[in-house]
Amino acid sequence: MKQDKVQAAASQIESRFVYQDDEELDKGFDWNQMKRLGKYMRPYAKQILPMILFMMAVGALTKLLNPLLIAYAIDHALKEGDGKLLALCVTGMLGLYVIQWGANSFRIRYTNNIGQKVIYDLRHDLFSHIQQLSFRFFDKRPAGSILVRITNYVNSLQDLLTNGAVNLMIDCVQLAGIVVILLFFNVKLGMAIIITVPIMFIVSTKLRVKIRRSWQVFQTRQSRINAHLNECISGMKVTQAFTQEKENIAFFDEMNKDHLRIWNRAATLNTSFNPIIEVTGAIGYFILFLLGALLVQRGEITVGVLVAFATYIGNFWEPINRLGQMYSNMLVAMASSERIFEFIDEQPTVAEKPEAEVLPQIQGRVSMEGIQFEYEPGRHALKGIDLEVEPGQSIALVGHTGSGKSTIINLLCRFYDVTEGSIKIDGHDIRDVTLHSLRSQIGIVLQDTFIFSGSIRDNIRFGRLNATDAEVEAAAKAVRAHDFIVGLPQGYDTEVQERGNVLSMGQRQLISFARALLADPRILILDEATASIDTETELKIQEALKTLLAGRTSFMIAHRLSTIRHADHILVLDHGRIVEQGDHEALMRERGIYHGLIQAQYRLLQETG
Ligand SMILES: Nc1ncnc2c1ncn2[C@@H]1O[C@H](COP(=O)(O)OP(=O)(O)OP(=O)(O)O)[C@@H](O)[C@H]1O
Repeated sequence: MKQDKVQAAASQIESRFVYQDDEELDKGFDWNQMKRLGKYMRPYAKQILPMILFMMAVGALTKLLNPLLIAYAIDHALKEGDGKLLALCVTGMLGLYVIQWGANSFRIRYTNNIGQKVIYDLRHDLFSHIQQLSFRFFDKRPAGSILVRITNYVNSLQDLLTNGAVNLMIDCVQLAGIVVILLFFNVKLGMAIIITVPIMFIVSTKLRVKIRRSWQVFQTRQSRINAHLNECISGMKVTQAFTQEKENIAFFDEMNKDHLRIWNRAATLNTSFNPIIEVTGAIGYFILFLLGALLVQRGEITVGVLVAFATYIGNFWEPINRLGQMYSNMLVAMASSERIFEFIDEQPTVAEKPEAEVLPQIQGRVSMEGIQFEYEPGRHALKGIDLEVEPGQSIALVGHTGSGKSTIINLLCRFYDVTEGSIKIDGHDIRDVTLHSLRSQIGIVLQDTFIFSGSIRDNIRFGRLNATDAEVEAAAKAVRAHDFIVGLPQGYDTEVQERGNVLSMGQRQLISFARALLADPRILILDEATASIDTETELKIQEALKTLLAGRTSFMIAHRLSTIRHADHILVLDHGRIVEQGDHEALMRERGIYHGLIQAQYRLLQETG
């Protein structure tokens, strides 16, 4: 009964956690992708080509000569009982093996090295490109899917770009060499054996594709488990607060069972590979010895040649097997590179004009004229905003949730381009200036203050990377953050983790103020934190704000009464329109939306004491 309950809960919860597996990971062969990948290898072609030629020579020498030596030793040294000649042949064989071993080790190191450089270049391009992409791109994609492309997909090209390409050429030359030698020795026996090659190749390739697919399914299950774990750990507080632990365990158990089942299937297929390939290989030997013995009897070939043939067959399977593996890797690489290039081809929706000028040092005058904006076609987030802001003025944006406050700020920083109308700073249309010169003159303090892993000092210095320690401390002092920082175990050198878990909300805000002050922008944007903070911190933040805002044009999405009241100009937004504006007193007299919002805040303050 209890089990049934848990099962029912698990199926309910299943509809709550929805994990989208990344797109299918199998693609047909595509020359265009190969060409684009080839471009990444081109800079290294000069380095790698002589090595390939050298390896081909060594490969041919060792792989092709060894069986010939065996045949010679059997047909001459053994037959004639010539010990010296036999010793010479054996030494020769040994020498060839040593050369082969040395050359292989060298090649693996060399190709890995170059392959890693290619991977480095690709990852660099991808990451640099993603840095340029506009917010619209990130709106549509979960961070996980971007991460997978930079790490997993690029890694999956590794095999192809390192040993794969070189092996392919070496294997092809070796196979061709063996075919020529076999046909040269005996056309009939040679042909009979060559016929088995396609069988071997098809079986090996088909089987590998099957095995690979089953591992891919396994990987998607693994990613699901990871995604679920990630979500559960981040949301642990909510889970425990709503006592959902049992349901979570039941859901995880289902996932875990599925994971095990898929692993079993993949592992079974995997272990069947070698026996099946051996059986296919045995067909080749069967033909060889059946037909070979007949030809030896008839005197058409010697025993030495028969043994040499057997060795060549052995040498045959290795490259064919590798080619099968290579083909399978190539299909994965096709799918991965398609995803990677899809990102690289993605153009920023907020593009810089080729003739964009550098925005000169600004005073901070902002004008918005008839701004309309939609995130998605047909859904207006802003419906005609007109605004004139003088340098040094502080503007508070207030309004119900979803009224368009953040959107105004997103447009001012040009994270998105307006659908209609224009935004000018000191008379320059922000679409006509370079993004760097625009954004570097606007400072932003977000509600969800982002603290990077590193020291407190580094986190403040993020505002201006070349700031001296003294400047960092002066900024911290100005925003009243110094006192709590020196109280930390290592003061300014205290290491904080990503998102700043060791710091309180108020402390994080003060650090972000110091960061913004250090950057010293003429325009400052502030998305105020909504969380209630104790009166002492609130006072500190108000004082810090005064310092921060002095002499700057500022836009604040304001939630606190104290902040709103002190603003020079208050804009009340509703459904993407400015419905009321003026200073606090004037708006209170109007008794409109603003009055309602302030009354609600007073009531809340009174109720919460
Ligand atoms: N990235 C986005 N993609 C699509 N629609 C969006 C996006 N961001 C906001 N919107 C929509 O645009 C409208 C305005 O949103 P905006 O974030 O500007 O509101 P807001 O006033 O800042 O709200 P809040 O006070 O809750 O932060 C809302 O209807 C919202 O659903």
